[in-house]
Amino acid sequence: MYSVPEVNSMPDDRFVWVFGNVIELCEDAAVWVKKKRPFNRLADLCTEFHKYLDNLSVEEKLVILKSHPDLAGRLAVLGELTKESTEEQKSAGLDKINAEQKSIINACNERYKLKFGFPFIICARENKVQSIIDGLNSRILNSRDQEIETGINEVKKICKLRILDIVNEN
Ligand SMILES: NC(=O)N[C@H]1NC(=O)NC1=O
Repeated sequence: MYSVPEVNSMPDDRFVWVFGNVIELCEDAAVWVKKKRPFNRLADLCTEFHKYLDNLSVEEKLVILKSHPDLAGRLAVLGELTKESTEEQKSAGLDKINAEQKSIINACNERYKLKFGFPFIICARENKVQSIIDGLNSRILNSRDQEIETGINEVKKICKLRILDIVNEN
């Protein structure tokens, strides 16, 4: 864990290495946020990552959404998730689902992708298997614009929890 002063004095390349996956597979976010140093508080660091997301065009937001792996999907089965995503999926209990739950989630993920053209994203650490299935069933009813916004808001929650694993306030 790093303190905020340590984050402020990190060499640029180390900052990008340390924060390069707080938004899944998006080193560009870390490259942008590193220029906003120094931070007074941990919350300010989170805010800058969130601002990075808010400043993106719709097309760029779609790239971010599409960089996320499906929950309980093919990459999870193959063990090819990022280490962060592996832990998040585990925390929701997705590593222990039965065959029926897996086929429900997979079918709902496919239906969602077919409708919207990007994967269903939810902050796994704030959910369990049933609330994820419920989310898949309710959010499919939304418009594409609503889901781009909701997906990016979930990316923000994931991002904040990943930062809290790296930095402490004091
Ligand atoms: N599809 C999806 O929501 N994936 C993400 N959710 C999460 O908490 N970690 C992820 O990789």
